[in-house]
Amino acid sequence: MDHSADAHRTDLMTITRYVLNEQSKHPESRGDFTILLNHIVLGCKFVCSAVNKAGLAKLIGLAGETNVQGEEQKKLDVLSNEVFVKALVSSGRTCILVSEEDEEATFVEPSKRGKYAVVFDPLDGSSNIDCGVSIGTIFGIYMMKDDGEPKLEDVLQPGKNMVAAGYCMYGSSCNLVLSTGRGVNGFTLDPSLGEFILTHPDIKVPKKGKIYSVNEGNASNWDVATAKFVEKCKFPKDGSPAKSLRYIGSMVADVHRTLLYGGIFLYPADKKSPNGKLRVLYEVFPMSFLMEQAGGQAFTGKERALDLVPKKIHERSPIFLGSYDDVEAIKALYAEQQKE
Ligand SMILES: O=P(O)(O)OC[C@H]1O[C@](O)(COP(=O)(O)O)[C@@H](O)[C@@H]1O
Ligand SMILES: [Mg+2]
Ligand SMILES: [Mg+2]
Repeated sequence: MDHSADAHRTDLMTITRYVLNEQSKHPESRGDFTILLNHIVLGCKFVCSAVNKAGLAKLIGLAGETNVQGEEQKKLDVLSNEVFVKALVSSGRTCILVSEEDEEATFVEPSKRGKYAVVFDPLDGSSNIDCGVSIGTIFGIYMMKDDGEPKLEDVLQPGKNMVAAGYCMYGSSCNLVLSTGRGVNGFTLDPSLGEFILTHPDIKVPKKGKIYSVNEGNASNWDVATAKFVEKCKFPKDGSPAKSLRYIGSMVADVHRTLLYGGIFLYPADKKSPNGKLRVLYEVFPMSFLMEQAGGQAFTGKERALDLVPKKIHERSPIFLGSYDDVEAIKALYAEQQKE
């Protein structure tokens, strides 16, 4: 067997190697974050494997379907939640978990406790599961300041206090995008190696983009600023070309494209949903953290998204994020609206 092709690949930057390199820059570090991240990565690989087989579920008895024996199988979002809760608790490095799928926060039992709180959306884009369109997992990590008993307030912190955030997109390839507060890096799962390899080092979102991304079905309920902004995307009056509309309906996929190609992703407030749809802790914050780390901006319609202080774990907020100049344009329209 010829191993030469594999041999020259051993110098690739795997995610484990990357995190160990980062760890070595902090001599005081005891490797807790590295262990936590390894467990998150394992969760992503598990979910990726389940997502890849989702279309076969009816035949071989997988998530979300009744199998050939007539047994009801767990839905993919429920399964993903269980995968991540188990992975995070067994890391021994977490004390509080907040998941979109669980009404209450999970307080890890003292014998398995560590200093990190993790907020996550185990499977984002659930309406896209059954048609095989890209979906993902989103996560954000806070570090506890002291060894005291963990409290809910420990996770009701502004997004700027996160020590890391990321997502894994289960798409035509499996991509894990991560920031530990020093830029953004993208890794692609090599299925034959079972390793995430650094494929998108130091991602920077273009300063201005050619794409806007929003559910235009809600347009009749938008406020004036959002409506004006979308109108300008379609019919710019400053001589710039009209922007293209791209909307997948999975935040992970829409944000991933925005990070790589530039432009803006919007989930605004509307008359029916005055706080928008997306959840502050595990959708808005991690994606805003990544966008700022990539040189873009994230805005709620009122303030910098990462300054928001959530009062409830499942709180929602409008969000506008993406290329610096595009978010600047919507900020100007909201400033105008506030004056009127
Ligand atoms: O269907 P809509 O209203 O456009 O909403 C799409 C948004 O809803 C979400 O699917 C919500 O996430 P979940 O699937 O985790 O509930 C986002 O991924 C996406 O941006
Ligand atoms: Mg979601
Ligand atoms: Mg979800």
